[in-house]
Amino acid sequence: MVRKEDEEGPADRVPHLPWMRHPVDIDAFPGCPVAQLPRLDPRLAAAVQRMGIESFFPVQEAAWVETIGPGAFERDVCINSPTGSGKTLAYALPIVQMLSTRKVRCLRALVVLPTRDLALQVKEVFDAIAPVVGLSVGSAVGQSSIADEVSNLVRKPKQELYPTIDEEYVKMEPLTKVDILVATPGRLMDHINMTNGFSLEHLQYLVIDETDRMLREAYQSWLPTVIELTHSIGQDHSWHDTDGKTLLHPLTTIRRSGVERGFKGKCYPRLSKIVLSATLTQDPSKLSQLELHHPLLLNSGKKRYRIPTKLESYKLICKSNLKPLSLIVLLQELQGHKCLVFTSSVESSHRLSTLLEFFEDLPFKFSEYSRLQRESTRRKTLEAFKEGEIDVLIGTDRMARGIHIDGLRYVINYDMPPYVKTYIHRAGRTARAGESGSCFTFLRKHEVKTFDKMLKKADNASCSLHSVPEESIETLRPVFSSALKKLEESLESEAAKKSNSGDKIPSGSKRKRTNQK
Ligand SMILES: Nc1ncnc2c1ncn2[C@@H]1O[C@H](COP(=O)(O)OP(=O)(O)OP(=O)(O)O)[C@@H](O)[C@H]1O
Repeated sequence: MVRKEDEEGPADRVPHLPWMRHPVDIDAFPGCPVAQLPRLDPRLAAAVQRMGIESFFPVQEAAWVETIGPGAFERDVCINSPTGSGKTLAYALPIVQMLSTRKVRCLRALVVLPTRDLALQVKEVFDAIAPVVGLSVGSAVGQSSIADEVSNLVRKPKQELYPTIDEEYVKMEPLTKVDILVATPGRLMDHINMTNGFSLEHLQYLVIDETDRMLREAYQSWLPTVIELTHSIGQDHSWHDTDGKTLLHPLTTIRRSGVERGFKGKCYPRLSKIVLSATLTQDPSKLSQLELHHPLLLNSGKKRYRIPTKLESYKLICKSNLKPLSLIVLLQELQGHKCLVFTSSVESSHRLSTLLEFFEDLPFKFSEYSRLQRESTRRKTLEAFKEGEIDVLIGTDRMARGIHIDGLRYVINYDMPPYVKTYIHRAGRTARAGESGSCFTFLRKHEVKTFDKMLKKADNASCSLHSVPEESIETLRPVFSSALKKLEESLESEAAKKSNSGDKIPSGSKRKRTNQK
């Protein structure tokens, strides 16, 4: 059963949680040239400029102002800002700057994301800035074997180097090889449960990106586990000198003292959290799982959701049986630009891409992208799409979250998105970082009203009607009937092969599905 995305409610509903009612307005920050961001470490400024960034976006300036300087990270930070607005650097930069003065290497920042592709994308951003201030970044995403990952993350204890040292010290010697870890929940839990020396003991920053999606899934209780493990920090971090006086262990991470109820006078480190999304939930019961400390909301736009300013939305009304033909005609129109096509299910994606294969001489290269495919196939497909070797990628909402593809101009909702949040994340693959882009949604007549109502929940969501020429559709009709017949035969033969081999992966998905121009 499809789980309801989240509470959506009316667009202008006043949030239940008082701290959500008066957010910091991200739009009040104009953005700022890199060289003018106050207190930015010059090494980081240079690294950011090497990334091709001249000016910081509003969300990056707002997050910086709220996290760096006096009172830095006093409060946990929640960021609700549109897709493609630059949220990754908005948290990466303050964290790297704050850790740039650390003396001992141990795991201090953990960033958790829902998928491997997304985690690797975020790691690239940290990789571009962290090494210049001597910080090391690791990943726990299941891209390599667990053994390889373990050897990249932790080292064996070097007790032989400390023959005379107190056993307590050896116990506290951090074994983690990285300062910052970007992880998916599954692999994170593997390391928490099984990797000797992997410890969250010194964690200072926890980032939860795509928060609403992360909160929808329990992922082996990763969140309560992380929170529990970081709660216990500092329970017994006291050391005693020869006179029995209490000292703090030199490796103890002190974040704050005395700011929280129950913490007064004690040097318990507090874990600072940053949570982000383009569609941040307002549901108190969901947010309570995060155990936020005096949360501060940074919000963009007046309504709960916001569509990027340079995104144009279009709807195409057509009959179900003509949808494939209308899609082909639209793709012909958009030819020459990268395009993502979203369907409602993996089966629907597979059906559609198989059908398109039976239309010869299509002037664009397309490929299926589905969780039923092997990981390696999917990775290659995504690479080919990024490199421009494939023009059109057909897939499901798996492609909708966070993924950034340079030069992606068009998104097509072949099936209507069920929720405004789904629309925002799908459409948000284009019109990123201030670029223009368009999103087309195919609708049946009876869906139009629901769709229009849904879009009203977002700022900047006007949607024009678009139509494709009837005569172009007519020219495709003769091929269509034979293509449909071949499709049914192909699917039947796949089903037969599958039941013979007990194979879960449709054979069609294993084939190289890229057609020729
Ligand atoms: N200040 C900047 N100037 C120019 N480009 C930038 C800047 N900051 C980020 N970018 C680029 O903008 C793109 C989108 O950034 P990012 O992926 O962080 O967006 P996002 O807000 O996290 O989007 P989503 O909600 O979809 O995950 C990236 O390609 C990034 O390199």
